[in-house]
Amino acid sequence: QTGEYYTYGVKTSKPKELDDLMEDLDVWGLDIFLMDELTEHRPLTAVAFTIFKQRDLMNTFSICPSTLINYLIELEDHYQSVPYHCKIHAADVTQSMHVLLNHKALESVFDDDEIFAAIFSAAIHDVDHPGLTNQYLISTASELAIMYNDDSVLENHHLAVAFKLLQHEKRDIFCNIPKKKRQLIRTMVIDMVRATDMSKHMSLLAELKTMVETKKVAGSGIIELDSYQDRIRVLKNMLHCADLSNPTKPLDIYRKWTDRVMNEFFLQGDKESSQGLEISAMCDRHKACIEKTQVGFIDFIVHPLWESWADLVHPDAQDILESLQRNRDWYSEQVENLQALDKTNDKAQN
Ligand SMILES: COc1ccc(C2=NN(C3CCN(C(=O)CN4C(=O)CC(C)(C)CC4=O)CC3)C(=O)[C@@H]3CC=CC[C@H]23)cc1OC
Ligand SMILES: [Mg+2]
Ligand SMILES: [Zn+2]
Repeated sequence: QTGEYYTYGVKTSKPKELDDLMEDLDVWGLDIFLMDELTEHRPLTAVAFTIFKQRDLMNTFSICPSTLINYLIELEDHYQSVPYHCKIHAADVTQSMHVLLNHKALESVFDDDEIFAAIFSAAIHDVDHPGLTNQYLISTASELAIMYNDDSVLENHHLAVAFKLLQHEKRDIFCNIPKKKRQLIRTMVIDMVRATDMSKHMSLLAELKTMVETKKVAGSGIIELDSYQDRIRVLKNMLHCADLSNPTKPLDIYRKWTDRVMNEFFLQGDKESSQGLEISAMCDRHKACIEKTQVGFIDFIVHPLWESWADLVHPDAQDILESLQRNRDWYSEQVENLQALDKTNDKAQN
């Protein structure tokens, strides 16, 4: 039919533009918001399907294309339309993971099972996210907190939903994978998604730093990882880096993510306020300073992580680190401009 193109597993009425955009699938800074538009709001299905195709994962794991499409569409439909933790974020983290797996220092380090597990983990890592934090779900004794005994409540839920969606023969992309291998992949996916819980951030970063200090590098600069623990440690940090990659992207894309995440935090703050709860950090729309928060987020969380990652894969992430520095400087300038503005306003009033 005219206007119905399925090259990337999804319908598009702009095949030329989508072809051009997909040229950037391996590029850090691909415009994932344009991907959402060109795929008629199926960015996750389009990105994940194309990555599976490019990495030949359907052949390797005998996955029939329609089964993969059925699963990805069902998975994408289970992302809630919340401002930040929506299907565009899942597509963004999946595409970012795809680029990180291409680092020279990691060339032919990971096998097909690990690559499949890594891409699958990124795609599912926030499915059915309610736009609320673990702390909020715990403090309000929500169904989910009771179900998961306050332990990585959201992350355990994302995993359970994603694996439950497989339990339909038309969607079971694991059906032709031998049982033992299926269990290994499931174990790696559970480890990786659980590691996206920010409460694990400090211990994950400490492990990464230790790996950097003891890094065994072959002459070619490629990292040598000889135990499951070391291999999964790198993959957990890789997904965590992809999840914390907004501040390392081109500024116009980064600022859209800042608007979305602050909107999601403010909506939670509105709920906390209407429920007479104390408003969580960064969630008070009347008190937050968005620019200052981003400078703090980069200085305390994002830069320390990406600096260690860049050490591990040196020199492959230098341009990512430089982009982060430029963005930090930009937000810091905004803080100074706002402070100057306050001063002139004060003078005008007094
Ligand atoms: C684009 O901006 C953001 C994107 C994602 C996030 C997320 N935040 N968090 C938590 C991170 C830790 N946290 C903090 O408050 C950390 N923090 C600051 O951010 C700045 C500060 C207040 C000056 C000092 C400080 O301690 C709570 C929120 C998540 O858990 C989300 C889910 C998983 C990954 C990251 C994501 C935040 C963004 O901007 C703030
Ligand atoms: Mg998450
Ligand atoms: Zn996420």
